[in-house]
Amino acid sequence: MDKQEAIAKLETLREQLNQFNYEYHVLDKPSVSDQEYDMKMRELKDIEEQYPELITPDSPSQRVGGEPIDAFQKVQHNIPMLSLGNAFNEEELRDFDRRVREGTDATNISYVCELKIDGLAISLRYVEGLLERGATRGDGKTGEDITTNLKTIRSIPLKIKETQPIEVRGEAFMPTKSFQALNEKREQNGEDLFANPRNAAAGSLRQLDPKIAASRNLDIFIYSVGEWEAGELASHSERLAYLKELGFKINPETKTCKSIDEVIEYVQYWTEHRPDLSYEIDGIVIKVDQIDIQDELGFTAKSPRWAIAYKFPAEEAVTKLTDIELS
Ligand SMILES: NC(=O)c1cnc(OC2CCCC2)nc1N
Repeated sequence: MDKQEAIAKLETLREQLNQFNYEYHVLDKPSVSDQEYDMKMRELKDIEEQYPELITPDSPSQRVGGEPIDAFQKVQHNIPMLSLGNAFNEEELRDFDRRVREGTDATNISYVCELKIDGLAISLRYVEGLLERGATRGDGKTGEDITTNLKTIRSIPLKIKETQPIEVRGEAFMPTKSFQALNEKREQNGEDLFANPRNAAAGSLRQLDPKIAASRNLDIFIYSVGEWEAGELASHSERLAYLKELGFKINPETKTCKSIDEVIEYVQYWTEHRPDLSYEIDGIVIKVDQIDIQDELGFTAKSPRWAIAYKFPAEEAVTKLTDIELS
């Protein structure tokens, strides 16, 4: 194959493979068999081997990087990644709603409810549509550049159609079944076990060798926008819809509620149905939907006034207590 043919063929293969990857890992609706995917990937890698100068950063062959790095670089978050205030019961949720209403003259206030994924907060920055940097939250202002490891998460697009610089944020996590399988294998190998999926995900993303991270079956749900010059969408729910359109994985249980009563119904539902999920959550995040009201409410020193995390009772503590009582 001559170089011109290789350029055209690679472009087609990249688009096809990235689409197949999106269908499988984001939509959970593959349109081709694993064999067909593997065949096309082999075809792409063979051409890239013949013409390495034709390899692009968004090529699916670039997901699992080359050699391990020797350390993670520190990165600054231009917009701090904030923590959330907590509510532990219905009354504290109603107090939150009251504080929101006292903080604005607006009367039409809706809330977006999101499952609080129990993983680690991540920032992804795209420049001219290409994934340029992935970082941990760190202390909210300074995180670590773990781009090579985050590229191994198949539900993270390597290229998006938004050409303006945009930073998105989400929670990287390890599905429960992957966590159980990983600990089973570690037990067989006489290695220390991870205490929970959050630690397993954090430990996997702290590996200097991207091949290890790639083997850990990590996933991510995107839940907000950080830096985005072009961002003028008026509500959080519209922003999530746009992120979904860009190809990001948005949690399907996310729901816009018209009142705090509806929020409480959502909280009660997921308190009961939490065990049905294929990943761990430690609560529900509730955010004012209207961006102008978010801006009016602003932030405390470390948290937004327009969001709160309802936390489930810590079950492991309860389990231990029960064990003691029963023994
Ligand atoms: N763990 C989660 O699932 C989660 C964490 N954080 C946020 O929101 C940030 C951005 C605005 C305030 C905190 N949303 C979430 N769903």
